[in-house]
Amino acid sequence: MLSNAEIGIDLGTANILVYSKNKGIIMNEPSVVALDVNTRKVLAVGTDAKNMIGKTPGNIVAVRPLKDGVIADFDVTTEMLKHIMAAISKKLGFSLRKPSVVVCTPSGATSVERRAIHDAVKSSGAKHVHLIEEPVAAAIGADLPVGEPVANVVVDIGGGTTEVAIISYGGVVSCSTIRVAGDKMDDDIIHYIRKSYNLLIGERTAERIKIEIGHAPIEHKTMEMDIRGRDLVTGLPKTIVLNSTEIQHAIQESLLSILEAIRATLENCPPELSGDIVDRGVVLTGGGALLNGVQQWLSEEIVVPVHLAPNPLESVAIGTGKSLTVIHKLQKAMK
Ligand SMILES: Nc1ncnc2c1ncn2[C@@H]1O[C@H](COP(=O)(O)OP(=O)(O)OP(=O)(O)O)[C@@H](O)[C@H]1O
Repeated sequence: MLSNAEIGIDLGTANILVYSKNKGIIMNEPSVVALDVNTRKVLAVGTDAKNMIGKTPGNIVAVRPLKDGVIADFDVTTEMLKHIMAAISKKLGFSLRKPSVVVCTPSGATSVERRAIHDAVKSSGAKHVHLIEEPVAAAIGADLPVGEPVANVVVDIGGGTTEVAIISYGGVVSCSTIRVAGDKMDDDIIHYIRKSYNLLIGERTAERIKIEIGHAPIEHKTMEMDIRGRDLVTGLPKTIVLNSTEIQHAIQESLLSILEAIRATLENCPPELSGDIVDRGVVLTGGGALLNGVQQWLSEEIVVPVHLAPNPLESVAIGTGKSLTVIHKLQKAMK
């Protein structure tokens, strides 16, 4: 288990979660930072900063320093991590001095992108930084027997990336990462509403629409939702009524890309492990796994059982935190 000075961080595009020994998840905040553009001073981090998106005066911007699962703005990410470290020290009731940190990286990240994640965590005050691939962390967090020689298939649909991985005996046998996930669906919704209704909406509204009435491409009872935005013709605020069928069409292409990635990974699976997949199925994690109907749709498309992880939004963070012990055990087992 982790010692008190060891924490696991899921540095996600949409959310940052921190796991500590005994206490479990001790921090769960949106990966958003509010900055003063003139001084570059950080004004708020997390939920406070997210609430400012699209609502700030000219000298303040609310930015997301990670994009597609990797760091887009190194300095802002480091500042965000420093704030997070200070906040968790406060929460734990003792100063978290020079902790060892396990942090996840997308499996498709380049060595430069991995290095940037390592350095940002180190600059925020960590003594040792260990990197773990996100799907392996997700599988550990979903309590899959990653150390056994059986196929564990994880599909992690996050904000910036979807990762599909087949893990067996502690290692990734086959995997693919695509930069299509929850954020892309939000963009699809913004484009659809602009094109069909000449209405401009913000990304927070788009996310709300996706969560409330977004649906995987299967039959469902139609749901409706009132939406407010700015009319592009008159420039005035306007309300429209949207239904779930149109949102289903708007996000369909992104979902089909995710399905394609899953199929491609399963096709690369060694035949001995394919048998396991038929029996054991696939585990869905990440916030995107909570999209209405996605579990049923995927199981109909790939014709193997599809299970939802117990805490899809927290699996990666839990697995990241627990990974040190598992990694040590695996290394011992392989000696
Ligand atoms: N109930 C829901 N239905 C659909 N989507 C949801 C739901 N809840 C959260 N999401 C989406 O899940 C995404 C965030 O998931 P998660 O926190 O797993 O991503 P992340 O780890 O930050 O991103 P990444 O893994 O790409 O770095 C967001 O796009 C969010 O809109």
